[in-house]
Amino acid sequence: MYDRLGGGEVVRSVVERLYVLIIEDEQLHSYFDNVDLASQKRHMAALLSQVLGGPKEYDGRALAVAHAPLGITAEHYARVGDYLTAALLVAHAPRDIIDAVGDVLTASRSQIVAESMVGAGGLAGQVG
Ligand code: HEM
Repeated sequence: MYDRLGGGEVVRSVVERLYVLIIEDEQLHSYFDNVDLASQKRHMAALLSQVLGGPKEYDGRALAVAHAPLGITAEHYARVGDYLTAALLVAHAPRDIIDAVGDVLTASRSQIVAESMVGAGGLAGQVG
């Protein structure tokens, strides 16, 4: 899938577009106020490459560790997922690749959405 999408260059352009969409979204941008976006984009590109069968270079934290303190809601998670799909569509990703990324997103949901981490109430009510 990685090569069919266009390799590292296209993966990086997808990630660039994803973060433009996220930072321009008034519901999402404040999550990233104190985040080093360059390193964030590098990590996301490395993770996406890996998911697509490209080089395995992701050296960031486990998704649950990175996201647990953030109290991410199901709605905000869905918005980010939609933006990733949109960024893939703009890059002319074929449907099977979009579906495969969607499956990975679904599988990682419980590591990212706060209320799904520790049951009802979740970390969202306990942190921040
Ligand atoms: C949809 C699936 C998602 C994936 C695959 C993903 C992936 C990642 C990755 C790879 C990192 C870097 C971890 C590191 O630097 O060690 C990260 C960090 C981060 N993510 Fe996500 N993320 C997702 C959803 C979200 C959502 C929905 C939000 C907020 C609405 C979010 C906000 C953040 C923030 C603020 C950080 C930086 C945390 C920090 O540096 O302390 N992420 N994410």
